[in-house]
Amino acid sequence: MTPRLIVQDNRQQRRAEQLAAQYGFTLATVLPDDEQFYLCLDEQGLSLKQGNFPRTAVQVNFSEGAAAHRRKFGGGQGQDIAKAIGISAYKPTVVDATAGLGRDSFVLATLGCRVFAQERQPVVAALLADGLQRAAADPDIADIIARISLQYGSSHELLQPVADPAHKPDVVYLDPMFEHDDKQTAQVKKDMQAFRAVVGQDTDADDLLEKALACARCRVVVKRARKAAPLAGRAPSYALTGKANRFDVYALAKVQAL
Ligand SMILES: C[S@@+](CC[C@H](N)C(=O)[O-])C[C@H]1O[C@@H](n2cnc3c(N)ncnc32)[C@H](O)[C@@H]1O
Repeated sequence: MTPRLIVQDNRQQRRAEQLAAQYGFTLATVLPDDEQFYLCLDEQGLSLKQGNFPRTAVQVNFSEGAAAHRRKFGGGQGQDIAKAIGISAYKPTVVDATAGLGRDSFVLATLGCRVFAQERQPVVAALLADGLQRAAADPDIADIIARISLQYGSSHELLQPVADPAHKPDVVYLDPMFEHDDKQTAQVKKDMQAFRAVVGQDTDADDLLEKALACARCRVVVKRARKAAPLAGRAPSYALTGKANRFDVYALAKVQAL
């Protein structure tokens, strides 16, 4: 189910039409009271809202909140994700093949990586594109955002094996939606519930591992829930386990310049 896009302000009409054409949204000016999820475009940007919870909104914002806090206090190259990707003085190029709302892409770009962020879900891709566009106008982070390129489409198609190592990304990073039980769902904040309801589960994620391994030059990194089985049942070279997550590293070559 793709939520409809509501435009309450005529000045946003043109941009809304562009989004509708690019991502296949249906435009609406009024929604029935029982509409469960909808997209809203206003002067603050694009957000996903949940009908029953008017104050609940999912929006990509790299300038404030959690993203800004992590940029300033996140621990730099000491973070598990940085170690898993292999960031050092050499900043690897990364294909983030399950970009979502771009939080991990932003962390990696903050640490100096060039990131190609791939997202197939139209609502998520549109939210991310909108967040990147607004962030590019923020002088504090414009240089970070310039390192992120969004590719709208499925990484099943976008990840193509390349023979020439000079044209391979150093790292392919995967963070598919994993199964969530009821207990976990009750704890997830309302805004993330909206995200999960729209995206669902990535039941085809196992197939991505083989494609990622055929594409990367140095390593593939998979983010998993702490106790989840490895993707495709394939044991990694090693894992970095944190409080909530685990990074499974499939090493192919040392992460360094060619
Ligand atoms: C758990 S979220 C990723 C969160 C992300 N790492 C972040 O930091 O915001 C998984 C995302 O991957 C996307 N996805 C899953 N399989 C994909 C594929 N084959 N191609 C592109 N996107 C995919 C889903 O639509 C979803 O938005």
